[in-house]
Amino acid sequence: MPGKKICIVGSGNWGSVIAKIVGVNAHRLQYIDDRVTMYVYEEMIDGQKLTEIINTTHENVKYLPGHKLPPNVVAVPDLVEAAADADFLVFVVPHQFVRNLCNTLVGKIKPTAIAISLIKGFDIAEGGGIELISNVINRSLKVPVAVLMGANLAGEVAKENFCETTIGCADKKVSLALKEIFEADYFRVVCVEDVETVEICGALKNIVACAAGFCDGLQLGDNTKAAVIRLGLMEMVQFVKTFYANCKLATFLESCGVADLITTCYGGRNRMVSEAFVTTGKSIEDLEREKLNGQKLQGPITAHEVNYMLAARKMEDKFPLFTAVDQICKRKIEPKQLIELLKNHPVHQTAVLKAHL
Ligand SMILES: NC(=O)C1=CN([C@@H]2O[C@H](COP(=O)(O)OP(=O)(O)OC[C@H]3O[C@@H](n4cnc5c(N)ncnc54)[C@H](O)[C@@H]3O)[C@@H](O)[C@H]2O)C=CC1
Ligand SMILES: O=C(CO)COP(=O)(O)O
Repeated sequence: MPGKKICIVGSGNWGSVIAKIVGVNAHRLQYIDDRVTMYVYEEMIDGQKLTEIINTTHENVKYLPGHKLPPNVVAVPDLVEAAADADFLVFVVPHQFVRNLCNTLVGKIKPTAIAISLIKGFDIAEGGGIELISNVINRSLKVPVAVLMGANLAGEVAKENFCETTIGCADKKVSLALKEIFEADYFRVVCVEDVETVEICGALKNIVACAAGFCDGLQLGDNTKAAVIRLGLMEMVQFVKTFYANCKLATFLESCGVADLITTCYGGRNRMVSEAFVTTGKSIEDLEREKLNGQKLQGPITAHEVNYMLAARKMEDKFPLFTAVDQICKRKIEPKQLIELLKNHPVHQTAVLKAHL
């Protein structure tokens, strides 16, 4: 019987690391086809196509230099060709691009395919709301969508340093298959059924990482940064409790929750660029271009998406950190005002604190 086929939709920093892990597993697992396709958004590097470089050197020299991909990972510049036969579609692109990619794939994938989203962010929904990225994929492609999120800075996973991740999947049988596809001895997978909380944690922690970066830029020290991270965590919890009533708070203790919040607030790109935003006075867009070599920030856009929804519901005062990050990124307020806005945070009022617990 032919093996199940896997397509990685994305080839950025994290996409390339995941292609490495999945490629090794596809080669090892008998029921998975050895050939893993990786959709690459084509670009020229020193006069040569990135796909050609990847397929000859087995290295994504732009987004993951210094690490080899297994030779069974094949870079494909045509999305439909890469995804057409896939039984498993792994979505791992910056979240602002997913809607277009899904539109391209409508009617072009196997109806029995299973998707998994590694994408951290939201989409804006018409009429003042947000939509989960897993929902965007499910709505356009009509296939079930699991999620994988965790404390997984790509550069460290590429070096095979031990870490954990969380798969959120409602179907236990599918969970087991996904665990086999993604797990490595240095990359331990825990599966939970609470898909929404896993995904929401992954998106919201990027906003908190921007706040942590502003603190670093302002040189406010470790106590202030810890307070900011804690208040950000409380807003993440409050957000889930307010808008996704069936979510479980226990999921925050998985890798996708507190652990990802910590790693991103200390070692992530959102933190780094936010610090530079304060110290250089340059715009987020300029810093993204200057410092990330084509990689994309998710935090400032996610802050915009969340505040679009909070503003429509007149709930910005209940989420002062999320709101301040959006306003700072848009230069409506100064970074140093973040702390003033947090001094009367709702969780500092006892009655509200109880409601958070
Ligand atoms: N890098 C990391 O450490 C981690 C990232 N993630 C998440 O994974 C997702 C993907 O992140 P990365 O792989 O790091 O991407 P990245 O930040 O390296 O983004 C660059 C990728 O975007 C592609 N791209 C640029 N313009 C495009 C367009 N118009 N259409 C389609 N693709 C385009 C580039 O070709 C490149 O593959 C994000 O949601 C991120 O939050 C999750 C865990 C760790
Ligand atoms: O999601 C991440 C780590 O788990 C990466 O965060 P950054 O996008 O801030 O680098």
